[in-house]
Amino acid sequence: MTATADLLQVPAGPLHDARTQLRDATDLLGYEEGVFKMLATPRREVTVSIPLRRDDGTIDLFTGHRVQHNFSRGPAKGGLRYSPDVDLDEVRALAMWMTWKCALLDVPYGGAKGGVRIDPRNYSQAELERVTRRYTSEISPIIGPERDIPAPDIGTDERTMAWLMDTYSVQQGYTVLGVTTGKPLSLGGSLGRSTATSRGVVHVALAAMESRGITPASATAAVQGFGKVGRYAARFLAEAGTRVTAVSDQYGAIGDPAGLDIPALEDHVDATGSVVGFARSEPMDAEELLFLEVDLLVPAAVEGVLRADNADRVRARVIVEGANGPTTPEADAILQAADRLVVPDILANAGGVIVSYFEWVQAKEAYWWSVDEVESRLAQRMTSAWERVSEHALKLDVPLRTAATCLAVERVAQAHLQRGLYP
Ligand SMILES: NC(=O)C1=CN([C@@H]2O[C@H](COP(=O)(O)OP(=O)(O)OC[C@H]3O[C@@H](n4cnc5c(N)ncnc54)[C@H](OP(=O)(O)O)[C@@H]3O)[C@@H](O)[C@H]2O)C=CC1
Ligand SMILES: O=C(O)CCC(=O)C(=O)O
Repeated sequence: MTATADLLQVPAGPLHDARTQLRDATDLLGYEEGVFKMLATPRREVTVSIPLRRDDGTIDLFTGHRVQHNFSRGPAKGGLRYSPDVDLDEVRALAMWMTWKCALLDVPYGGAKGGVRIDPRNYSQAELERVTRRYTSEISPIIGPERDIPAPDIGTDERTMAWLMDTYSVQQGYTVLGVTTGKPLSLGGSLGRSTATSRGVVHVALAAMESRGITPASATAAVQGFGKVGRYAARFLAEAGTRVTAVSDQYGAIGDPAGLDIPALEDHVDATGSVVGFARSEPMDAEELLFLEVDLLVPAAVEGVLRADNADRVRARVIVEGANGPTTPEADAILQAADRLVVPDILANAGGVIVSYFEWVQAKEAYWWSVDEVESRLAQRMTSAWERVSEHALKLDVPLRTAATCLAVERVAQAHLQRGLYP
């Protein structure tokens, strides 16, 4: 029998953080021990070996995972990550957060996540295609439009999803658009998906700033990460009139107290592959970006960047989690004591899975929505989720993360109860 203590005694890292957050929620909800154990443990995990014949003829071997945390409310759903830092515990945590995100936003899915331990920057497109096809073949018995639907995450993109969809479809003998989301528009992708996570981040960032009396036009912001989430978050914040004074990527950080010219910066990144070296900016220390005196901080890169050892240095009044798991529970407590408002990942970055859901629905209907339709439904869902979570936080007198996790966990537990999976 699994002991609760064992589930909480995993090494420091995302899984420890996710289980600690779950434990806080199940305690507050007054759930019995068994409910915590059930929800702390993934329903299914697959680990695969992926051999790759490199372009130079040598052979490399990678490890990949797909973790399906929960199916109680529908098929599992969640991104696929290519990163040298991928490990099974990280994927387990990310899968659990997907379950809460889908439940909180009431999209009819459980949670999953996948990962391959590879640095995609070191491989050609042809090599990445072979890795994706082999990984897809290996996990194909457990994915599908009614089972588990991958989408892009760190290091993957719409091209990866096209290869995944094609590999799965070839095995089935017909085109299965609904097996993934975040696909290219020409292959059943949805208008608005590529920018959806960032749009959602900015919807809640503006609402959160308003709740603290900060207007977008008077605000300053720093964004960590300039990939699929950070880049468009910076763009939409700038379009809302906010001065984005610093951004970063894996290569470093840049800043300009007067506000970076985001369209020009995007051109620079397209041309060079990094924010570093942008002419109209000063280089800065990448970690220092987290501690700038700004109104809004958007961590949009990786987990665990705000921790016990640095959270007391954060000066941003509002932190909106574009990334999954950027704040550890210890950092949460420090930020709460310092009256920083933290909008949790499962709310803040849910725009991506919302529009993934719209993409899946469109594939089922074989009927495509306009970008206005997609974006107005996205805005409506994000705004009402923000209102529900902030009201619940006020009612319970708890931080937004606790309120959001309680709402989500309650929904998932209810689904289990109603299905009769536990008495
Ligand atoms: N894509 C989506 O729809 C969603 C993504 N998320 C989450 O958002 C986060 C970012 O994902 P996404 O934008 O898709 O991924 P991308 O791979 O597109 O971008 C990641 C960005 O983070 C940068 N980065 C990576 N490591 C570091 C680091 N240690 N310090 C600073 N920057 C770093 C990368 O730098 P470089 O450009 O140099 O590689 C890149 O700019 C992840 O936590 C992901 O799980 C959440 C919901 C949906
Ligand atoms: O779009 C999706 O299905 C999942 C996106 C994702 O991985 C996430 O929200 O963390």
